Amino acid sequence: MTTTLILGGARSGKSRFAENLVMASGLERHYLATGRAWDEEMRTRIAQHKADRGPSWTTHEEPLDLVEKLTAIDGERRIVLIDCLTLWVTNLIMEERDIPAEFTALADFLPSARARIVVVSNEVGLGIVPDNRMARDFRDHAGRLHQIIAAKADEVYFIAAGLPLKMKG
Ligand SMILES: Nc1nc2c(ncn2[C@@H]2O[C@H](COP(=O)(O)OP(=O)(O)OP(=O)(O)O)[C@@H](O)[C@H]2O)c(=O)[nH]1
Repeated sequence: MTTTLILGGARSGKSRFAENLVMASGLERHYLATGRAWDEEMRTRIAQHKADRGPSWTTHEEPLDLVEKLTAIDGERRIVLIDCLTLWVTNLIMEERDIPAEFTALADFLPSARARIVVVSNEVGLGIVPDNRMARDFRDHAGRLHQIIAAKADEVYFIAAGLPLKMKG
């Protein structure tokens, strides 16, 4: 099935755009969140997102083992929205996972998926060079991952100010 990558900045409208793609697909809707609710503000935001999606979606939460979870969800007539890759990268860094191996596993999974996959990620590489090492490493990992996934994706969009720019497909 097809893979769509959707990139954009914070509050660019990328998640809304991705959700609309899912709603229009007519497939069984699955939401795979990589974010963790680390404080009250995030808990409130997540609860609001869940309420906004409504009961037609099945929600899965997996901060680290993305490919394992995708393999479990995968199936015909399904669509999986992964939101988002940059939070996954953050979690991999924090847990000191083998990042190139994790990226390769995801890139290898996508072309074989039976479900349609929509991947959302933050484009974090456009600002000035961060002054700390960890932020620079994070930005570099995210940029590399986006290139790897974009190469495998059938469609790629960049979202800014709520507007999509189709870059591939
Ligand atoms: N754990 C968990 N996280 C969720 C759930 N629903 C949404 N999220 C998280 O909420 C994040 C998106 O929400 P926001 O932070 O409000 O949006 P944003 O990505 O900054 O802005 P947009 O570009 O407009 O999408 C996603 O990255 C998800 O990880 C859920 O059901 N569970």
